[in-house]
Amino acid sequence: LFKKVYTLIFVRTENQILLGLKKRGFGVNKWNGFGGKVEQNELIVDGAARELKEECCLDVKTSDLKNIAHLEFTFEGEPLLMDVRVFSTNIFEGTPAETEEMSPKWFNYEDIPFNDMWPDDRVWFPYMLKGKLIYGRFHYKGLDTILDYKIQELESM
Ligand SMILES: CN1CCN(c2cc(NC3CC3)nc(N)n2)CC1
Repeated sequence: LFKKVYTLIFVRTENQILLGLKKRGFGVNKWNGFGGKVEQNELIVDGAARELKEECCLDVKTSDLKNIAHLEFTFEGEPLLMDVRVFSTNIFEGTPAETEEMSPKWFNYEDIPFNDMWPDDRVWFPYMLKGKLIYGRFHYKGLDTILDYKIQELESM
């Protein structure tokens, strides 16, 4: 398998979480956090902050990003391992704005649109929303079916 590292950022307030509707590319028409590929010459946290700015115009300091999950995705019959580093922050500047990539929207925690998100989100979001640190791996068949998964709470990342 060949591993590719991606970022995923969630911006949270006491009552809401910021999600973006992906307008093109991988995961199009799904709500998700903000993120993308990590460039060769950048640290993962720098890549995360860069993608957040590019995708919804929000500014965060990398020192305010908390790494809260490490998710790995494999796909039946395919050599790719998606290594997704998930970050969260409640400190940010700016107002989320629509870009070519994403339409941002604040969601109350009880209204998260799981039917229009990746299937794995139903599994690991509850841990994130409870402030847990997790490692999770999900083995997919295609992009809609989880064949099996493992999730574990961590004391530290
Ligand atoms: C740049 N992006 C960040 C988010 N990411 C994923 C993937 C995912 N499941 C995998 C079956 C696809 N689930 C969530 N929530 N995010 C993929 C890469």
